[in-house]
Amino acid sequence: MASQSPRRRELLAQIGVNYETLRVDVPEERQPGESPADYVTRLAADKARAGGELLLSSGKELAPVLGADTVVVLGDQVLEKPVDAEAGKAMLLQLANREHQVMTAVSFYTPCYKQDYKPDRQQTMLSVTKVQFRDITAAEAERYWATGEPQDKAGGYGIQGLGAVFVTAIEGSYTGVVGLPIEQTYELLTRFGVPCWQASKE
Ligand SMILES: Cc1cn([C@H]2C[C@H](O)[C@@H](COP(=O)(O)OP(=O)(O)OP(=O)(O)O)O2)c(=O)[nH]c1=O
Repeated sequence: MASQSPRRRELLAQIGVNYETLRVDVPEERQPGESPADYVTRLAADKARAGGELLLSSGKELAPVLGADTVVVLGDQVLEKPVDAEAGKAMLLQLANREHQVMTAVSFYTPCYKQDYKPDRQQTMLSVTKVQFRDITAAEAERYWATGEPQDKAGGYGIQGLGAVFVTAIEGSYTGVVGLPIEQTYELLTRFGVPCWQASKE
């Protein structure tokens, strides 16, 4: 997995995947005119491909590589990780009393083809979830920032943590909001022949 996100590691482990992590450095910069969906999809794909290339040059055993990216979308605005306290508090207040979308793209890239499966070299899927926040006071935003939780999270909140207190409704994928949509990840793991927990249909 080409990710340093502890949430993504936990979610992948949750469905029984054995994995190693790869450290990749992909610049997160939205191109002019690029839609939020195209942007998050491109970043997930770039992270997976960079991980695949790193694996190839490392001489380690080859395996499909997962990359993912999460952004919060408010209208046409893309909210990533807050750069400082002011940005973090302002972001939270912007989300208050409104609905936003959380987009997470997950991408698999395989640096090799094994004999028993032949997916395209790279496949990417997008999860879009609507999240409604209640009203939030400036004092609450201040206190929430001081907990340290918002700093490394897109949109400046964590639904899996204290940030849950702001959420009044969610429509879509909870795991997608946390950073790795299990439904799409499971689908791609299966397509790429990666061993994981298998649901029996009988
Ligand atoms: C909205 C939301 C985001 N997040 C997190 C998921 C992602 O880790 C992070 C968005 O940043 P990303 O840039 O998607 O990922 P990352 O930098 O944490 O990890 P990497 O690029 O190495 O894979 O925000 C939550 O944990 N909870 C939430 O409710």
